[in-house]
Amino acid sequence: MIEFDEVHMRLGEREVLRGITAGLPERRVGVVGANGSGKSTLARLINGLALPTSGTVRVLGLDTRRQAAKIRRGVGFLFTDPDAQIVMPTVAEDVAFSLRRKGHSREEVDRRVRAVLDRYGLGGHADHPAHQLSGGQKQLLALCSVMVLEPQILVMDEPTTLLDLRHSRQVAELLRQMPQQVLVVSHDLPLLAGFDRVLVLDQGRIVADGSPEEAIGYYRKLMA
Ligand SMILES: Nc1ncnc2c1ncn2[C@@H]1O[C@H](COP(=O)(O)OP(=O)(O)OP(=O)(O)O)[C@@H](O)[C@H]1O
Repeated sequence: MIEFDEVHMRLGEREVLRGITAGLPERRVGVVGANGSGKSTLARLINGLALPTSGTVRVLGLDTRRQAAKIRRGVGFLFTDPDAQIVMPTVAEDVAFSLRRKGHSREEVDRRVRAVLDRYGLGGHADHPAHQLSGGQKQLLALCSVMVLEPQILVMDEPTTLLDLRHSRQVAELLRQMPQQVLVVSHDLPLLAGFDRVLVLDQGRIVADGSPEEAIGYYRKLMA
């Protein structure tokens, strides 16, 4: 469960979020809106990467202002730019990095890393230099590094921007299957079809909130 209560966010001179209130218990939540409407800022508030100027964000029943560290253990976050998330030289080492820090045995780490790379189509790339992957493969690697930690909630900011049609469909299918709650910020409207709820942001406010058909229909009119 993700809850925003009268959330305002000021960045520099700009009020980027202007009174966001929403309880989001649904399993698949999409967020759409024009460039600069505040979507990424909203996503970053969910795991305490950013704190609201006023108002409250509660995730898994915890206030991001007080318990960000605990929230971050339960919330996986996927950034738009996968390069920002690569920390180790090879694909397998990168996925293993966060698991090792959690104190798992070497065998357990290897088993889990192999399983997640196979699941997301990177099984044949385990020993490749991570920075030499294609953009789309890097995005899949970032997804592996997050999913291997088995987060309770997954927040994704533009997860399909760099992916070709086949890989976008693969990610869309994976999102449908994941047992976790997933909140996805995206301009990829087909990705959000079948979601439980879609929010439309405009100039820092929620201007539509409903089924993908309703919300995306509203968004299309807004952009016309
Ligand atoms: N650190 C910052 N300081 C000042 N303004 C910022 C900062 N970060 C973001 N902004 C501004 O906040 C507004 C909202 O940005 P945000 O990235 O949340 O929008 P977005 O809806 O995700 O856009 P896009 O679709 O282009 O990714 C933009 O006008 C942006 O310029």
